[in-house]
Amino acid sequence: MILDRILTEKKQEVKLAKTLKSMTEMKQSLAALPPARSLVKALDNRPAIGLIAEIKKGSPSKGIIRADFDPVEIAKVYTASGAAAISILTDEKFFFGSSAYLQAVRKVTDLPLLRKDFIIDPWQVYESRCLGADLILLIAAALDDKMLPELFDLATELGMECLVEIHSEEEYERVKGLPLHLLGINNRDLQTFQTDLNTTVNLCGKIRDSKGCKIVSESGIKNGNDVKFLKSHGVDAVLVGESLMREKDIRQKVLELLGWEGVA
Ligand SMILES: O=C(O)c1ccccc1NCC(=O)[C@H](O)[C@H](O)COP(=O)(O)O
Repeated sequence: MILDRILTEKKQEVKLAKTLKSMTEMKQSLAALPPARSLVKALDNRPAIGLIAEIKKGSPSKGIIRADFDPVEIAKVYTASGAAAISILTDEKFFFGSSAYLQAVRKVTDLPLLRKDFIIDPWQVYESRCLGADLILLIAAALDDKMLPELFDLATELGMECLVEIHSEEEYERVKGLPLHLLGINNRDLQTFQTDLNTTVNLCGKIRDSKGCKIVSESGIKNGNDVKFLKSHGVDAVLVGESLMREKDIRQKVLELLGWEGVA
């Protein structure tokens, strides 16, 4: 399965990175950082569904998605068009991303920034904060029952929010004991790469009343109708990558997803 391959690589990558930068060094630079921005608050302050717009050059299933790729320019368009937050893929090997993209985008926007990577080690939590991330992704399928709460607590201690991602009811059972504020439901099956928005609908029906956290539907969201459909099932925000990256006019696509076409 692709996730296993990614995690094997990530372990090696983190092992090497730790020899280049110590956790002590990163801890020392934390004091100089401004407070992390809250996506929960950003969503609370919006009348409409929130869009977490992703900066995604490519993926393991699709290869390069956007050849004409300028993360800073894309971030400026997202910021000016009404996105609630920006997600940035920093994994290099499988997603053609870079930590440098996150650092560069941090300089041009005040929107909350989600570091989209495979976070498996406390070292990466410190690194994310130092790079300028406001929140991190924690994938239930990638973490055991000891590491998931450990990383969650550390991120919280550093002032960041966590988007905790699940794909099944079993995974929800594993994460529901955490003080969740953002629960991501990934519509993508990581074995087949197929996306199905009913993954969100089915899980929303089961978990909605048991948690006060924001529900974020992730992956495979193509157009304004998909967003309306998800909103009608109680979703608070959508995370969209590929559909935005394939557009020539990204601003127009943001407006379409938000249902603001013709408004601006
Ligand atoms: O995008 C993939 O193919 C993928 C494969 C394996 C693990 C994760 C993957 N995607 C990461 C994401 O979470 C998506 O980039 C994000 O949800 C946006 O999805 P989309 O709108 O379908 O690009």
